[in-house]
Amino acid sequence: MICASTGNTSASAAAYAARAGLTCAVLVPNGKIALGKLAQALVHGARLLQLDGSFDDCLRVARDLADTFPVTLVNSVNPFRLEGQKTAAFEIVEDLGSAPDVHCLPVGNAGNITAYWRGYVEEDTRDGAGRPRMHGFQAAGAAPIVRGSVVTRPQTIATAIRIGNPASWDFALQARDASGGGIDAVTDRQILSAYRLLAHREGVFVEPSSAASVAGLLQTRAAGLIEAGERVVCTVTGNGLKDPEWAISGAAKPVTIPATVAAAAAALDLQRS
Ligand SMILES: N[C@@H](CCOP(=O)(O)O)C(=O)O
Repeated sequence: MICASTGNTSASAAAYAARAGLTCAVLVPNGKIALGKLAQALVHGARLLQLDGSFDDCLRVARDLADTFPVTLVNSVNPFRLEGQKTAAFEIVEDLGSAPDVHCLPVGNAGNITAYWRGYVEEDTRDGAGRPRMHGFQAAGAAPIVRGSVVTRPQTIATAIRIGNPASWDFALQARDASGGGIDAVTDRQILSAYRLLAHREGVFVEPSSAASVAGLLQTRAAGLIEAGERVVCTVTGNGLKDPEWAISGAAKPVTIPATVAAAAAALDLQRS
């Protein structure tokens, strides 16, 4: 099997391939993948090729290889991928008892927004679970759907969604329009601020790309498009340990002290009661 990836798809593909005893080839943009994600693909034994180009170049090459050689492409252009991914919406409905009012999520290759919407529609058709307004968020420097044109050199700290020509572009527009939602851009500054908010206030450590959903939620609420009391689900797509660079660079330097109670108490500003 083969995939193009900004990191997360390759990590999953490599793990499942290992379990199934399959060979997995991974095409990634050279120097643009967070270390934790590369580590996952490598530890599961994937054949890793770094291409001098963007994710979009990787996907183009992977598609051509899958058309020409006996390899299966497992990106979200594979209909079975979307069928599997849509079941995440079933799980949300099962947990909440019905669909949320709003679902916010990051948009890179646009597989997630496509798959979740499909899942909600199916669940609603089957059981009348309701349908959320789908709000997708691209990084401002990698926002082809928001701009309405391909971005040839996408730029953002949110490496997982650094994509200039999403494969499921049309499906994403359908999800937006049919659900009465939106697809908007958030800046890297907003993403980092939501990233810190999630870590500091919620105890949830995500990778920066994932925080695009929460940054977008805050922006959409501030714009008056979400009412107080509405039930909102945010998808956060990756664990923070996969891309820890921003956690470390943004944090205070650790303090080094002698190994004594007095030094520790002083460093922590503790007073005897
Ligand atoms: N962010 C994705 C990009 C590939 O998307 P896919 O949904 O088509 O596999 C990644 O993790 O690689």
